[in-house]
Amino acid sequence: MKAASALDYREIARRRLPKFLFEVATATSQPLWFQLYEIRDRAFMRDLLQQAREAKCSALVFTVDMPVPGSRYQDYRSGLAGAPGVRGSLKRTWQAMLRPSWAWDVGIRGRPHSLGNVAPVLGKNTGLEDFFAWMRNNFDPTVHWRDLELIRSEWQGPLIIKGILESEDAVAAADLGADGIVVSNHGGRQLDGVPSTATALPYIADKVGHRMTVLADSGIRSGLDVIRLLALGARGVLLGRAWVYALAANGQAGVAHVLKLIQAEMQVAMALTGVTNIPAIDRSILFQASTALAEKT
Ligand SMILES: Cc1cc2nc3c(=O)[nH]c(=O)nc-3n(C[C@H](O)[C@H](O)[C@H](O)COP(=O)(O)O)c2cc1C
Repeated sequence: MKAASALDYREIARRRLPKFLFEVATATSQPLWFQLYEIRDRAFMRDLLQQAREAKCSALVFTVDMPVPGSRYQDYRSGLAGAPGVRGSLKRTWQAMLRPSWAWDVGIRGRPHSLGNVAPVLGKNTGLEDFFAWMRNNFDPTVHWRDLELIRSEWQGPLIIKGILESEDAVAAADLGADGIVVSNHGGRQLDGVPSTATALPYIADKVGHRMTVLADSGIRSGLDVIRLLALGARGVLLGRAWVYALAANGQAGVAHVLKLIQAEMQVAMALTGVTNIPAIDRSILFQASTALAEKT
């Protein structure tokens, strides 16, 4: 297994990142957010922040819940990881052959292939295990508030800290001068047994909702899920796999379709809970449901 060094990382950034950033920046008229993890090589992190500034990214999302990758057995079962080399390649090729429209849309016409910007640098047969090894070598597992202070001082634009599940951490993020947080358990991909976002969110929103923008993600699959998290105190939500599944199933049209579905489901949920605009969504709509049930029984 080839482990990537910090030098590989710089090489990735030099060769690939500006191109990807430029492509995305020119393809969208929407605000562009730049996501960063804690990386051991601080000079490299500064380079990335500089590139984000040059691409006119409007906000920095600094993710704190992946100092090390979680134990992702599903990735092994699915064949995404665990069988490197010829066996793994054959398995993945076979899976792609069974899904011809995905193979054409994403595998051939789409990008990034395999592990995107990482794969060309690490070598052709890059599997998830190489990627995890690369993360272990380059991600800094000692994420600490003083590192976030450094980030805050280096990035003058809006700073959003992603991966908060405890109200104490949310308060520390507000004290640090972060503009927002994402209450998230990384889609349940990091540590089994952590609370759901819906469980953690109300406590966090009560503590810091008046000081910063509280966003939330993880497990949102429908418009009703969006409404639930807004009611529990999120100002907005982020979708992870919902749109990725749609992309894999039917490309751009699939993503547009899933967003329309979510919008329609939100409208239904709002109509049925008696709210006519997003700011009016609060916990009372959840209480109405439970009160109505309680009255009936
Ligand atoms: C394949 C995959 C890759 C991800 N990569 C990142 C990442 O690079 N940075 C990050 O902050 N979160 C990453 N996440 C987590 C998402 O940003 C998000 O928190 C999570 O997917 C939300 O849960 P959901 O997928 O159930 O909506 C990733 C999630 C998935 C499924």
